[in-house]
Amino acid sequence: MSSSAAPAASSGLSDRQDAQRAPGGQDSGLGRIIDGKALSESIRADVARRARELAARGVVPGLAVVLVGDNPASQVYVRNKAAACEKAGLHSRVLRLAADISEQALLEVVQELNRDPAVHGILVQLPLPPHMDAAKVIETIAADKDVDGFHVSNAGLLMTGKPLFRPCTPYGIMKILESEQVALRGAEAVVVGASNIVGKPMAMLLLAAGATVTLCNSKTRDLGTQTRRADVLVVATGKPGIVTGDMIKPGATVIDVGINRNADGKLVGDVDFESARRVAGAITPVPGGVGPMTIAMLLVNTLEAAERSLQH
Ligand SMILES: Nc1nc(=O)c2c([nH]1)NC[C@@H]1CN(c3ccc(C(=O)N[C@@H](CCC(=O)O)C(=O)O)cc3)C=[N+]21
Repeated sequence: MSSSAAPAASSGLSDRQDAQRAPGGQDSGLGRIIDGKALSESIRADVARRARELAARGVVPGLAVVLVGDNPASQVYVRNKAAACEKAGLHSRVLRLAADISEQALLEVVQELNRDPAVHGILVQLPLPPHMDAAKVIETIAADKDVDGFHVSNAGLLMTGKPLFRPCTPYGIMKILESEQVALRGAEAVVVGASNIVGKPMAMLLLAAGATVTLCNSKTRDLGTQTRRADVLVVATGKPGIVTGDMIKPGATVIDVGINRNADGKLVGDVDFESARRVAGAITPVPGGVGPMTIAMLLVNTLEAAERSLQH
């Protein structure tokens, strides 16, 4: 698609599109790449500052990450989360449990963490081995330590408009939209993927911000008809290439939540980046987009859990 197909006037983003014109005043015809890594770093610096204030009052925010089994992708994520904590002055503890641990034993580990005053946030890394009921494990986490925001109480609080913890990925996406100054009141937002951990809470946060939200799922008839209406398009399906440039409204802000490894081992999102970038006003890359923000918001949630612990 050529740049003339994306007139600034129809995008509602004319100021920002001006900002992306290449030197010499010529429109590059490519959407801006949103730097989630840079934004995550500024949020983490802010967490570090607030963590120092808390430490001065005698509280070191603590996150416990429970990892069951040896899924290699999970190992990497857990290591990244622990490193991010240390860097921000948060204490982190990783509990590595054997893949064949019983569900009961895992529940007891979680209950122990619930009682531990040095632990302000608990994250049980998903997916869990198939012999475990993930919902039951999540419901065992104390709701006020559920920094993932996955507990039914936290889902309910979010849905009724008084969230305690917002799930980290959708929360990070809201921070991206805020930093990009994307107007959400009255905007058309389309979310592709209706999972409990991304799509559904994303829809709730966008709705609370005043957007008109369409939530699509794997049964959606003619996905392109839905996505082409979107001023803000969030794609979280785990299906690489499910959204292509022809399915995007010119000038739209496109948020790609997918993390897929393709045949040659490269990380790719759910959005076909090259074709999408020719149409979108702005787009998140994979890697370097939503992923780093997810970790930053986990630190924010943990810090705020620790701050709240001082209030009672
Ligand atoms: N209870 C629970 N909570 C989670 O939040 C959770 C989980 N389970 N299970 C797995 C997923 C996945 N996840 C990611 C976080 C950051 C990146 C991230 O920072 N990605 C980098 C690239 C990392 C790489 O190179 O592999 C990026 O997109 O730039 C990726 C994935 C959190 N998850």
